[in-house]
Amino acid sequence: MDMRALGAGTSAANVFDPCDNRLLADLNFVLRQESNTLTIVRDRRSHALASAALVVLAAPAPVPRTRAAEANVSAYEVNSDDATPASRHAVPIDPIDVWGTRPTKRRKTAGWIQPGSTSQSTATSDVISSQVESQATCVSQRQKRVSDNPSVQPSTLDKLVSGVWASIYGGIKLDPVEVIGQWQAIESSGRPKLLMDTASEDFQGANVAGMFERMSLLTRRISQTSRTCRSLEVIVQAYWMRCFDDHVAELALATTREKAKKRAMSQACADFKWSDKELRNKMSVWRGYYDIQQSGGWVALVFAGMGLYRFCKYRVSFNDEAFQTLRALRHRWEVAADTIHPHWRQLLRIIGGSIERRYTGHPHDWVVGSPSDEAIPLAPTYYQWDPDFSYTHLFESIVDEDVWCDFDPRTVTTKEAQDALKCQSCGEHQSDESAHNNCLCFPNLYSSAKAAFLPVQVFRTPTGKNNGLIACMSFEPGIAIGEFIGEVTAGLVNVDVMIGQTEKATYQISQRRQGNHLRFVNHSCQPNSQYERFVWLGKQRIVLVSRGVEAGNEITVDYSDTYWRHLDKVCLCGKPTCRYKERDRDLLTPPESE
Ligand SMILES: C[S@@+](CC[C@H](N)C(=O)[O-])C[C@H]1O[C@@H](n2cnc3c(N)ncnc32)[C@H](O)[C@@H]1O
Repeated sequence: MDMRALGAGTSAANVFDPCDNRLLADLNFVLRQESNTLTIVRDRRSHALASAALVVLAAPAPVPRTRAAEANVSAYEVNSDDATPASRHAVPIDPIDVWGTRPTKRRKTAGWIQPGSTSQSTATSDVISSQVESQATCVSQRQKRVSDNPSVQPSTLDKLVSGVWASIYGGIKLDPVEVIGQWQAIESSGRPKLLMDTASEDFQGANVAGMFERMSLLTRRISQTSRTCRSLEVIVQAYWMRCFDDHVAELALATTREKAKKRAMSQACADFKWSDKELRNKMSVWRGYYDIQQSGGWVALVFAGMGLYRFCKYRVSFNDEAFQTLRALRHRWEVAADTIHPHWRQLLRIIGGSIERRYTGHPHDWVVGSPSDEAIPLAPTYYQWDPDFSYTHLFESIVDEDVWCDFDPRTVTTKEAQDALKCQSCGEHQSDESAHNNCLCFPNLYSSAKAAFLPVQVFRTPTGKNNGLIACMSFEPGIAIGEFIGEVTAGLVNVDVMIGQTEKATYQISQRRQGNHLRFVNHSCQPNSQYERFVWLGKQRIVLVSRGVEAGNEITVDYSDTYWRHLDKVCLCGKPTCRYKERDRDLLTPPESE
């Protein structure tokens, strides 16, 4: 049987464990369920009970519409000898095994990813206050409660690190061309480019709503521009420190180091027209920028948000451990930044730096690993099971027309036509258009502010599970980690598939060769997420919902007893409460010879 795509093997890989690593553990923030800030949409336990299940099938799923599914069966049977153990003895699971005994978490109505901070910073520098504005589309604007326990307050390092992730995943656009375009337009017409462009249409006659829309766009654009300028500023300031050091070193060839430094300082005071004290103050912050660049790379500096200035100014967390943390995150940040913001390195042109991207393609084409290692390409991590392995990343599921013709089996039938657009969970109207959508059940997945990429990465597990999915930022309980996306089909056997069921049809979602990041989620007997069924615009979706995932932790789900029941594979979840410990002991013990 062919499990080469989904069922990864269990070859041990002795690599860095982001979950166990002490440095990264520092990045984890204590998650508290702040019930006073939660708004319950509805207790959806009843939906969860009927949710979909990740299964290995023993028999073809029912109701394929054509005979094409039978062809699939044959194809899988042909390959049956190549199977990894995980796909044997397949039985569909009873979803109640998965969710029946656990409380359903409450869902917030707004906000999703948490920058990791549990407290609201009270003193914020004016210099950097504008940096966060452009993150507003994706990062929660909810008020955070200050913790009663100061020991759980995030450190300035925590804030710096989460700020970098928030910037990378928060939808900012760092584009120097944009800066130039705006100011050239102001110079030539007295108006920013955006207003100038709209003026050529019907700007003069715009109504209040139209004006609001345009000003929102302009404000967003200017905030982005200002954010880009801020990145350029810290790049040149950090680089200036390097040039200063080089200059002092050169001068010191002819005199003492002390005198050389003094001379370089007075030269700089004259250039900047600052007093010695002023310059020293600035230099202590710029030195911090330089140190961050040296350990975390330019990516840390360019994407650092508000936390950067505080980190360097107050130096509370300024120690070797902090710099080791930044070193450990450097490749992970570069994977995310290079793939999500392909042009960010252009900013380095200002100091003549290299603009060559290290990582191309989709963020999940790369598997991150140990701190000293660069990320490795995804495909080779499956070659031992499938030398031709490839994976296509989808944003939307595709329906297998050979099986379903032009019918989408996820379609949910409703009595009234207008009910199709009413959320079955919150009762609000759903629409892909922001002006008409009132359903905020999973705003990061289904709204106009939906995220292009969620803050998760594929990582190399050290415990023999091959790859897994790691959270770059914390996901509060009830927040979606993604929709299970893949090929909507039926009739597959002996491969891992998600089973979905509506009144009309039972279907499978296969992530064998195409799908999204949920394909990399491993099983745990103590999981931090669960699958739930949700209907968006009349179509059933299977959503992975957080039960409280902390930054730097592996995202796991319970595959259920039925999944494991007939599997001759050892559960490597490593939890003290692992349900399969006893069974696995038997599996690992060779039978006594008579
Ligand atoms: C949906 S895939 C998860 C991602 C997979 N680890 C990979 O590298 O592609 C499911 C497969 O992962 C492996 N796996 C997941 N959780 C596991 C666990 N707790 N113990 C052992 N293997 C596990 C099994 O090989 C299983 O068939």
